Amino acid sequence: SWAFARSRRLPLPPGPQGKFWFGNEEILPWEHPWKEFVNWSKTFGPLIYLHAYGRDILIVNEASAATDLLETKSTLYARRPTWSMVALTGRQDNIVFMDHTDRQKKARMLLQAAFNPKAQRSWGPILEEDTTSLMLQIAQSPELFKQHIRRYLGSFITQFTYGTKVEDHVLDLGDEISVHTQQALRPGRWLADAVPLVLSNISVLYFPDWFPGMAFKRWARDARTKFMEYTARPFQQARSSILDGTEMRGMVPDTLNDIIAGTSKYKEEELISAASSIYTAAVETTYAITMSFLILMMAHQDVQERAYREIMSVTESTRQPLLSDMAALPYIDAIIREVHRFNPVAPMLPRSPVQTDSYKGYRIPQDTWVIFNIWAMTHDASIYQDPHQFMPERHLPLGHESSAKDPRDFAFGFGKRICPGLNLANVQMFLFVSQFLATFEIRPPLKDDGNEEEVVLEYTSSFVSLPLPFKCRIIPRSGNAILY
Ligand code: HEM
Repeated sequence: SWAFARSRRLPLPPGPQGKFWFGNEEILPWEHPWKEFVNWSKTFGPLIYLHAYGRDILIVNEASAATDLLETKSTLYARRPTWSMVALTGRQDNIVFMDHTDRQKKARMLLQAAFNPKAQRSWGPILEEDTTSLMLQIAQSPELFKQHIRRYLGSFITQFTYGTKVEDHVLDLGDEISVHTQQALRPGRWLADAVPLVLSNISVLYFPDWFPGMAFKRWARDARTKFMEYTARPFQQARSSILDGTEMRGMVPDTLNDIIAGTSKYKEEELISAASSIYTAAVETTYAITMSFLILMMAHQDVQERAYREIMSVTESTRQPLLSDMAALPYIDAIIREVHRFNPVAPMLPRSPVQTDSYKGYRIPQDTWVIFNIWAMTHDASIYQDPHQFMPERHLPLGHESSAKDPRDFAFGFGKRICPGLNLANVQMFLFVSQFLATFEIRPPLKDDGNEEEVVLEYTSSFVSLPLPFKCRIIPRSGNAILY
């Protein structure tokens, strides 16, 4: 078309000069690339083009460009680029990494139907109860808080996905595949993932194991086998229970009953891949945001105090906060927004245009890895004043002035691939944050001299970014009705 011919003549966006016939491989950052890319913008502006490992790469550091490309041209950018690690670890059936095909769209519809605010009526009360039990577990063994939180997240999501409590073994497997996904998806690694998909399938998969450097092939095979087991096992268990006539509620049983009755628009294999895509996408992200909340509270005692007073003014210390209290707890909501802003848990997300596009006088070649830098957007000083300060108050409406833009408009992605779990994530985060702050104080460990240690806020560089492991003291608030 005319527009297409014209866009082919446009220049590429500015970016670092590559070496003669090589590209920009050497300068690609490995640690917190999202921060380094913000520095690059000082020289090149908000759109930065580079070429590395035979790929066109475009870094987008600006929220308005994300809206223009991912929302206004949502169909053009609905594709996620794929890379060899995805296939090597068996994740090509995971809806997070699939192209935006009919199958992917149907899987998204299944998830959206299961987790939207209307469906919440069936799982909201269970989540309220689960969260209260979690607080009791943390009170009993605060030193195990991380394990308790992971189990709470994993067992709720699998129960609601498959309709039954799954065995501990399956939850362990879920955690193991999450580690593999995190390793395979380290953002530095995507870019260094030089072998195109088709070639890697032929060459890497068929090299013998003893071939030098093939340790990762064994690693990938193990990752693939475990993912396949995770995909099959809980689904088959749910299926046999349904065939035995057990009453169950959840995404899999609700849909499978219709499939068996011949009244569903979904196929069984679509349901299987939708279901097995949930665990890592849900647990890693919510775990990361929960850990980030805890360390930020430890660093900001004043915020905890203010939140506690707000909660007590509503519950009067007679009960735990519930979903029906959400509207009465604006400061809790402000804390949650600020935690999402301070370190968005999925800081960079990749998309790829299905045909050559033009934007602001530049050409964006078909198949470019367009990397949307969410961290850059939530640290843009023109949107958030003093972006490196943790300040929940910025989200409270002040008289006639409206509050800052909701960072969750960035943190859950955009357009056709926006996170289908966002309602569940928001609800779960509200329950966790409000019940935790109603029940406990979190403080830094004590030094030998009796003073509290300094809190160091450091985050991982992985695809889902969370605080580096930290120690803390979790102290029950006296007079709390649920504990005493
Ligand atoms: C704090 C919690 C969470 C955050 C910050 C988060 C963030 C994101 C982001 C940024 C994306 C990429 C969106 C895009 O490409 O535009 C995404 C995709 C996705 N999320 Fe979440 N998420 C969270 C929780 C969940 C939960 C609880 C579930 C499941 C119930 C879930 C399921 C998914 C799935 C399946 C995708 C892939 C969608 C697709 O590629 O079409 N997420 N999420």
